[in-house]
Amino acid sequence: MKKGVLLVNLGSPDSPTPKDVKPYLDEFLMDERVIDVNPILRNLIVRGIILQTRPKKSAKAYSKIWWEEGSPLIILSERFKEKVAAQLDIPVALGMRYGSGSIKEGLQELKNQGVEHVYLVPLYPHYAMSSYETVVVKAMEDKDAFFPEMQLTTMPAFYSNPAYVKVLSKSIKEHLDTFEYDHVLFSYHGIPERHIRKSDPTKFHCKIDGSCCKTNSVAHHTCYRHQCYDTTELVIKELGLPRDKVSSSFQSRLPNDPWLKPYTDFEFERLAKEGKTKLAVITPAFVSDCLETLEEIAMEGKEEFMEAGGTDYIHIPCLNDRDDWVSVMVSWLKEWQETDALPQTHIR
Ligand SMILES: C=CC1=C(C)c2cc3[nH]c(cc4nc(cc5[nH]c(cc1n2)c(C)c5CCC(=O)O)C(CCC(=O)O)=C4C)c(C)c3C=C
Ligand SMILES: [Fe+2]
Ligand SMILES: [Fe+2]
Repeated sequence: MKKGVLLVNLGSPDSPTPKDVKPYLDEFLMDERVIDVNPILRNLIVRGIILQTRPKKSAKAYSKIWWEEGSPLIILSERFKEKVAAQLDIPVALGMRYGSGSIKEGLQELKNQGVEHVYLVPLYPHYAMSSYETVVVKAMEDKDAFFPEMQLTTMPAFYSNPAYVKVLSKSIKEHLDTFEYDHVLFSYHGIPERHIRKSDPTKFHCKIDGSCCKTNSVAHHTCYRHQCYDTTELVIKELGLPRDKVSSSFQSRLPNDPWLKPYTDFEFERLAKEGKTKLAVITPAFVSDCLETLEEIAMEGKEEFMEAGGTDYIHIPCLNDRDDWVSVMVSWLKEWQETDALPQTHIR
């Protein structure tokens, strides 16, 4: 069977204008794995409330980070794909979960090149129903509906893979070597606490306070919180960082629900008030820089931290199209191409 690769990222609006942001947010937030309430209530919350005001606000934020070539997330994903494809002798395509350049188009591109067996790579290090899972489900739905003869294999979440941890650590070290820090904050994208309970196959393991994470459990395969803390822990070990100078937090949330804590914006204030005035922030839930890193962390976050009393602040970029990250991805893809093997994960 001829093999090929489909890399999938989240997607962006076509332009930073309310006209283009609205349909993008509509598709994103109407996803039952993102706003996970019954369809009538989802319609009311998303179309009746959020989309009445958010597109204008989001468009303003997008316009602050937009590049001449387009959305940073899209451009960086395309650059990554080009570099990966140049080192492989099987077809590689890119798809977005929401907005233009869809998963279906990516599958079609591979089909046109004769691909029969697709390796699906959700470009998220951690498993969450609103990120990794929705990509896998959508790819399976599109495959079944439009390309039923294709075979699909999915790459597991790679948050604890040794090669990934090494390259992430190296990228962090390069910045910490030139920045005298009091503290390093690992800020992950937030999710509602309810999503953790829903993704727990045992229905009783996850306690959302970390007390569960020391007991080995099948729940850790799908526990976003557990996996985020694992990434932080593995980087601490790899770099030998002082434990009292590192912590994890969760950014971006919508009102009304409890989301994973501690919240990043509250941490900015707490750390500054504690006299930790030199802060480095790393955002490992994203492999490509995007609105959430470039605007929320690099711009807004800096402002909030400085206003709270901080003096020095850096955002360490995502892995983007770094050559060492490309090499890691290529090594995983070659291994699958040659032996069908998937990258190692260490579930603890
Ligand atoms: C219920 C709402 C949301 C959940 C759950 C959620 C999870 C989640 N998101 C990402 C990655 C990204 N999210 C991005 C933007 C973004 N996210 C939400 C809402 C939820 N995300 C919204 C409304 C937006 C749009 C921006 C805004 O209006 O504020 C982005 C950036 C996209 C870009 O174009 O740059 C990314 C990437 C993950 C990994 C995740 C769960 C772990
Ligand atoms: Fe998000
Ligand atoms: Fe846990």
